[in-house]
Amino acid sequence: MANSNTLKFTKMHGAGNDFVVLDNCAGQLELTPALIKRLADRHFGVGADQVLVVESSQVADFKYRIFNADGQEVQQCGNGARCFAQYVFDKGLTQKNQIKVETLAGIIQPELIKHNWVKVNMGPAEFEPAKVPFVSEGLASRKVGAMTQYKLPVDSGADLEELWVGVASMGNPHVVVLLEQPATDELVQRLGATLESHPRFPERVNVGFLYVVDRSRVHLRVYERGVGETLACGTGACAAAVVGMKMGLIADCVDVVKAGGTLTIEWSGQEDSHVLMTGPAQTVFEGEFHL
Ligand SMILES: N[C@@H](CCC[C@H](N)C(=O)O)C(=O)O
Repeated sequence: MANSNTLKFTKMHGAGNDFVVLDNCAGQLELTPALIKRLADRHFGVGADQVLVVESSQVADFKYRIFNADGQEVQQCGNGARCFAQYVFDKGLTQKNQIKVETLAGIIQPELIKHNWVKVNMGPAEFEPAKVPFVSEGLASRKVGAMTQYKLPVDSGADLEELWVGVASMGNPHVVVLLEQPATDELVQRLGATLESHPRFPERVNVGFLYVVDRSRVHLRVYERGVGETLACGTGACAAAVVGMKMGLIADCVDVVKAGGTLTIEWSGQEDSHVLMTGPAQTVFEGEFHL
């Protein structure tokens, strides 16, 4: 807090997924959905996909809170986790280059590999529909490799389509649509918006469109819950990679190429093993927001 009428913030991005980062270690900020929406607004505010908040924690080095641009608090954000680690280090809030961070989805462990480059132990992925959450009852399903896909009826305008999808949780919910060619803008907007609020996903969902180039490289576009399409989604990259790995389509270390940059995702394939995500974390500018 700069004074009672202004709020100090840092603008950051991870592969083009952009953030307003706030320090609330003193616990004095009143974070209402209206304030989050104003900060995130690209015309009347600073502009961001998510607002990230640093708080103190009883169980880890820091607590990390994440708000989508629509004002809703959510469980996890992968690109934000890398920026969070770079932020607390740059601000002198820690001297450690490896920290434990409490989130609504559990503890994650970011590590600064070098300046502006962070690896995060994101914890395990979950595939059980109830953990996503996803209501799978009554849907046709099939196994592709070790991955279960579900046949989802999708009403996105004139036609009722049926899509085979995979679901995964990285603490937050993801649905992954495998494509035979790179996704078009029309597909991402139409299917993204429809799937994000599909009644089978009671908490709404992040929608990933995955195109496999080869076993070590995939293209991904993500229509994020509470935001729309972003230039990159870290948890989306983790979810799409583990789904592709379980399907046997890609290797255990893969470059996930998004419009804003590339993230490397590693996973051993054991269901309880942790997903590792490596990529950039960049400060853009510092500012004061007038309340
Ligand atoms: N951009 C993020 C994900 C942010 C949260 C997501 N939109 C949700 O609602 O779960 C990332 O990098 O993971």
